[in-house]
Amino acid sequence: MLTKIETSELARSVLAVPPFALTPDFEVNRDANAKLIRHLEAGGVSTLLYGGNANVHNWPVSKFAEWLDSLEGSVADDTWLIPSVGPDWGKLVDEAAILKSRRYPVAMALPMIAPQTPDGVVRGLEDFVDRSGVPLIVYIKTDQYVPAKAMGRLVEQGAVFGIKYAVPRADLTQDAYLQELIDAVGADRIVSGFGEPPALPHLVHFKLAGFTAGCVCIAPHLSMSFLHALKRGDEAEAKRLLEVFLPLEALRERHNAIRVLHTAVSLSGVADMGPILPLLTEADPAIHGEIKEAARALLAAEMTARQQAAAA
Ligand SMILES: N[C@@H](CC=O)C(=O)O
Repeated sequence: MLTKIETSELARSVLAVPPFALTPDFEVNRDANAKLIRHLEAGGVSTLLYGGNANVHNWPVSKFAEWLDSLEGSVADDTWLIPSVGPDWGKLVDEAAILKSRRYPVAMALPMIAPQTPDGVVRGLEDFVDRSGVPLIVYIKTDQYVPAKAMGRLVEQGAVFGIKYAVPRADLTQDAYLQELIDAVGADRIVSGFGEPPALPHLVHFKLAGFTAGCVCIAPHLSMSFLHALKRGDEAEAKRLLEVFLPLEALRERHNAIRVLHTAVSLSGVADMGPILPLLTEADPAIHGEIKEAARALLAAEMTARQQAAAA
């Protein structure tokens, strides 16, 4: 696991946001998580962010140390592994005490929906970093979650490393808050935060450093090719590559992104994720056929692309 990180790491790899594999009695399934990690690393992904898709919101703090250590023990030496903390202040305090004694260079603060105020969020983030010594990626899902000026100050202080930006807009190229954040901290510290489709306008229009995604867990080589096409300004190739992700993304959008991804990784055959923790439930069995078809088609495209790259 990488223990020292430069800002440029945000652009080096897609930030994969994997589901987390459990045994039927909700224990860590180390082998299945390792299998998914090997698949991602073999496809060229070197950054793994365990957050929303891993249902970290619902993971008990009493098992946070075990969770961290099982992941750290499963990644390659040059993989950047980012655990999530929060979202509420109580979890931030308890998790800061655990992270303090570990080697993770950065953690991500999950977004708090309520009860919170922007100034209260800033206070909580600063408090976490004071307690743990670990700087944060801040996950922003709502407009003005943290005022841009405060974010600039937190970056200058070294408390904030970067931003995962996932505020939905009718037109993603029109976003005054995102522009304020870029002006305050620089586009090189911000990644688009909700999958391959929004990454296209975010990287083309705002020149964000990179993006986080869930479908990358099935098709890492293709998602990395999509990132590279965006970074070199080849919008036509990026649009072509994006097409292959759209059927599974459409199911995720329609039926819940986290639940569908969890089931899709299992049904694709990449690794068996097992059950999903309460307060979530697995995707409805009635749509398993559709998920399986989309997930297997995506995996087949991935393996073909890998073979073509190896032969070239
Ligand atoms: N929610 C996005 C990116 C992760 O945060 C996805 O799952 O594609």
